[in-house]
Amino acid sequence: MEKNITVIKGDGIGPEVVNEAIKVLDAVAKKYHHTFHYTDILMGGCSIDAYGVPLTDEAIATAQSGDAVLLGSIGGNTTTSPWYKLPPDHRPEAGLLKIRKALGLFANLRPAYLYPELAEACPLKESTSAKGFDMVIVRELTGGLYFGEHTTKEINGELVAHDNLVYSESEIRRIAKRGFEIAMKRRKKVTSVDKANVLDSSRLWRKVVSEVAQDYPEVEVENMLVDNAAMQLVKDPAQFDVVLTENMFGDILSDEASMVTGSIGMLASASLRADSFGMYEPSGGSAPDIAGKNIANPIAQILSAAMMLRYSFNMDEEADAIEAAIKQVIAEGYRTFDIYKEGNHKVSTSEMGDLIVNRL
Ligand SMILES: NC(=O)C1=CN([C@@H]2O[C@H](COP(=O)(O)OP(=O)(O)OC[C@H]3O[C@@H](n4cnc5c(N)ncnc54)[C@H](O)[C@@H]3O)[C@@H](O)[C@H]2O)C=CC1
Ligand SMILES: CC(C)CC(=O)C(=O)O
Ligand SMILES: [Mg+2]
Repeated sequence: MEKNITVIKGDGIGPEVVNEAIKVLDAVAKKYHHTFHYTDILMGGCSIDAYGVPLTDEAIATAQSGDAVLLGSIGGNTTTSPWYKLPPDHRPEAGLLKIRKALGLFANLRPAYLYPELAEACPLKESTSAKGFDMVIVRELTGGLYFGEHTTKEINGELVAHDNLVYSESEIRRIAKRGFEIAMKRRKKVTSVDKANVLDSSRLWRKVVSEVAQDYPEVEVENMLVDNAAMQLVKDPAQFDVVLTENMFGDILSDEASMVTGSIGMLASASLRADSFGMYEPSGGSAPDIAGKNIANPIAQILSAAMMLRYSFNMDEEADAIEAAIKQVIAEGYRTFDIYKEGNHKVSTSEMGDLIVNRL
């Protein structure tokens, strides 16, 4: 098969980990006789530096014309980088939000599972990590607080900031359906996370989710308030199968879920719409604290590339091969610094990529 992949390396560790994912994709293409064409576009801080904006219309058009997007991460140190002196809509993150909206990527899937070999890297107590866990966070990605109106105005002599949280029934319905469909292929349990004891948007969320649930009688549904969900994730992650939630709650809970897998460097993600097009990116950020050192964990990026093969290109065998190679490398004891424990072989970003390629 021949596929056009738009590549956004982004900022910080983005280029380092994306290069490893491309190395793996090239090896897959060779082994399975595919041709992947890569077209680079800029987004985030690097686009600000080159064009003065975090994402150009040309870059969006390029992404729209390809079969899928492989994204690293964008952004810099939000305290010290000059990018954060710009108006909010000119900062790196505005580019990311813009491309998600422009491409209509409303469903963000973030699978979090514990490799048995990484139980030691899991910060939970042994009796909890020994049970293992395997969940997928299904996060609404193009609505909610991140896409509402944001203003800061002076009122009565002081600054007052305002962020608007809006959800429509149709936005909730389409992500809920996606969550239930995913649950049907897994352990048939949906935990819908909201803050319905306080927020109107959450009360609407709960109402629509319960309506959608009627069409999936085999799926067990539970509603959980987000504060409790944050606690349950570290108390007993094995209880979760599909965690269905809105944009900001999903953003926060997925970082929390990533840490119980051992590291944010392990958590892949797929941002999808109704057709096969998708954007594939690690769940973490650009990690400016470790950028340029060739030490970042590339596994989340490589697993994201595997998700691209599975969801956008229908290449299940190839995706399985990448996931199996990663499992093997972990089983053999190779670790980047973030998941390293005494007795493992510590490897760099590029060494980890090579090890995975060699086991394909
Ligand atoms: N999708 C994206 O492009 C995202 C971008 N960001 C941006 O990233 C920048 C940094 O944000 P932070 O809050 O520091 O979050 P971050 O996720 O970049 O880093 C948090 C911590 O995790 C570590 N980490 C992240 N990825 C890693 C990897 N692959 N291997 C090993 N360690 C890893 C970092 O070194 C850091 O200590 C900000 O500008 C933020 O806006 C944040 C989240 C997502
Ligand atoms: C700009 C942020 C919403 C990115 C982020 O933290 C994420 O998608 O996980
Ligand atoms: Mg996040």
